[in-house]
Amino acid sequence: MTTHKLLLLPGDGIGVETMEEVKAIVSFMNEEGLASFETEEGLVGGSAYDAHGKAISEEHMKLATESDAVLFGAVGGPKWDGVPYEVRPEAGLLRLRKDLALFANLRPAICYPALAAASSLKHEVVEGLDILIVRELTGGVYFGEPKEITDLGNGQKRGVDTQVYETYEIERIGRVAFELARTRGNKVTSMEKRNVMKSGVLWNEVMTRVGREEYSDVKLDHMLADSGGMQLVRWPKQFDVIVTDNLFGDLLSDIAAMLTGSLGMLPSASLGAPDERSGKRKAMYEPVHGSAPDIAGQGIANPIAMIASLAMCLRYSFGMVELADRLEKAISDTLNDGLRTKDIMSEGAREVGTREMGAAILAKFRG
Ligand SMILES: NC(=O)c1ccc[n+]([C@@H]2O[C@H](COP(=O)([O-])OP(=O)(O)OC[C@H]3O[C@@H](n4cnc5c(N)ncnc54)[C@H](O)[C@@H]3O)[C@@H](O)[C@H]2O)c1
Ligand SMILES: CC(C)[C@H](C(=O)O)[C@@H](O)C(=O)O
Ligand SMILES: [Mg+2]
Repeated sequence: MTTHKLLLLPGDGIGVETMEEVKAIVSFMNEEGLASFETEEGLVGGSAYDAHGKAISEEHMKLATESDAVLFGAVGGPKWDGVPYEVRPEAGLLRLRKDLALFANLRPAICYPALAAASSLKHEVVEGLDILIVRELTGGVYFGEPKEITDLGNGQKRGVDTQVYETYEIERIGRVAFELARTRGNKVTSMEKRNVMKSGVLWNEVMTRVGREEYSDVKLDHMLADSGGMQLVRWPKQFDVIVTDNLFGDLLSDIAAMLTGSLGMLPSASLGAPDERSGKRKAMYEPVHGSAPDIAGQGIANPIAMIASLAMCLRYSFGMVELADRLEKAISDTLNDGLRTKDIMSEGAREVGTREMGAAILAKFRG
């Protein structure tokens, strides 16, 4: 059996609490001989800043580069509000994404049947919901230059962020979206703001060409990202795969999370391009949510997004499809049993904490 190197970066706040549940599942897979993982743990975010004044150390960047996959918890929190921008906790996450060239961020929004039944949204809106947001992750306004605050000398300052996309960046994220659509509902909706942004005009033009020339079997629609957000809330089932830029993808995925019940339900996979020789991709798996300072330390965070991110890791990095299916089914079965963390609690269900939810999922996974 091949041994895979996993780097665990719990980070801050509930990242630490939810990663504990993932560690238990990884240990179980090792002990049972279901898989062979060699794990190392590192610091990122505020905890790394506290330890050595940087949001991620060179040593941990090296470990991330050398590992087969990274599991990332969450970073940030008010404790680090005053730290310089360059070393703020979020800088560690952005550096990992950029330096590992993880340009494709897959954010599936799936409404589990047990949560659909109890949703405060109309049942027909969320029942059976299964959409995938493909977010470009290494370009756009997150990384474009210039990015600065300049003093204008008259008591005024100017804050500048720059949205930049080049053809190749749009082509490669487009291809990821089209390929994935072929395995699902065969439909891609591309979202930008070509009515305001030049990068949106280019995005639309390139997506249209890639669709026409390489994926004429896949249906392609275009939507302006603002009305796309509205449509996502109004009737999300019209979508199969949504492909969009870094910033719109960030916003749209938090919106989509609430269709599934909670931000605590949404996992993600951040993937690089396959290596030309080995075919292996660099990859990091991270819940969509943050460090949730408002509930950190209370043992009540929902670990499902983190555990489902491990399932994505098994599926996308290691081709362990059966184990990934089994873990996702364990999540679904646990919800069917009526267990709920506070964020997804509803009448008649049993409220549990992070540990109990993690343990229940592991018990189902054990079988
Ligand atoms: N990937 C990441 O590391 C990441 C992602 C988003 C935000 N952040 C950072 O996290 C910090 C807090 O940001 P925020 O409050 O805007 O967003 P957040 O995602 O941390 O929390 C938003 C809300 O959702 C709830 N929530 C989130 N995850 C949950 C879970 N697993 N279980 C139960 N409830 C959950 C929180 O309690 C909060 O009310 C900021 O510093 C931000 O930059 C980090
Ligand atoms: C923490 C932050 C840098 C990050 C982002 O904006 O990409 C987060 O919101 C996310 O959704 O992963
Ligand atoms: Mg976000």
